[in-house]
Amino acid sequence: MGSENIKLPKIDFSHEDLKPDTLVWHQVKSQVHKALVEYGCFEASFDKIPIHLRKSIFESLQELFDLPLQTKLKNISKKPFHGYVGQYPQVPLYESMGIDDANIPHKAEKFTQILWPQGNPTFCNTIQSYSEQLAELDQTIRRMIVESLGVQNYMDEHMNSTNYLLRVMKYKGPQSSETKVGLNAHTDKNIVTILYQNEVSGLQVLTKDGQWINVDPTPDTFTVMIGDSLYAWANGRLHSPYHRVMMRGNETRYSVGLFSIPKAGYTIKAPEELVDEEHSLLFKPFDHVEFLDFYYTEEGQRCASALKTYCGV
Ligand SMILES: O=C(O)CCC(=O)C(=O)O
Ligand SMILES: [Fe+2]
Repeated sequence: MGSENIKLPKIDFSHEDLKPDTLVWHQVKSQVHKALVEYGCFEASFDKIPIHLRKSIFESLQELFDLPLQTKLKNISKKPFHGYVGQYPQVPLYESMGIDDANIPHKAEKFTQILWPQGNPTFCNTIQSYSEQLAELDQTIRRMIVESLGVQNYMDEHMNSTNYLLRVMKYKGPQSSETKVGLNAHTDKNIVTILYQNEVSGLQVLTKDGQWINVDPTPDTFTVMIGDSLYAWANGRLHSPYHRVMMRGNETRYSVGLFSIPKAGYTIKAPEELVDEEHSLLFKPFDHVEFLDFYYTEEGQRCASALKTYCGV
């Protein structure tokens, strides 16, 4: 199953002088670039998220998933995989909920109100502060990516082109020593994903040469990976990796992902500086929301690369 000997690169973002134009910034930036070219993924240590918040995020997840099914079903969304997902025969161990703009206080509040009409300030503050503080890591990484691609003149446009979705996930243990699929292999469709999990492992990432590696982060590490929209924007210069969740044993895995997602109406188009004779344009400009609509059709689910089928040149 997972290959024992390969490990994802680990990058430290905790340095207090990690500001643009410092020596440490340039050093970390080149590690980010190398990891994303090679794996599309790395582990990040980031101590700006305090220990108590790391603990309370899992308490909040448990509290949320312990709600009655009828309550959880109140979280509906027009966007696929943004509302409540559970009891899917294809992925019986998996349950998830999306919280749009969880970093924005009144949006976190609105979500909390749906599930707890009487209010739940602890839950609301936990998801909001977690998202807001982790968004800082997303932004640092994306600034480094834009610089390392040599397209700084697109910095503001790129940084302003996204919103955040916080997705919380629960995977039941399959109650057997046999390994079962928790979540099928897929590439993410967004810009950058930052995952954090409790002590129960299960995430695997596919290397470019076809080996599944186990990602076993510690409480101080986050798993960062890039999605197809950034892959397209970088005109294929960065890898967007397949990944999946495989479960065994009895323990419940909780994970939480902060997804930076292109805003509806924003056209994703590789900067012309990234298109040349050696790097011909891979994808026609596209709107992420329209691409997602295609991805969730039967055809979109069937094809090997939904992005290529949808807008490949
Ligand atoms: O639970 C995880 O660690 C992975 C979740 C994931 O890949 C996703 O939500 O796209
Ligand atoms: Fe994913």
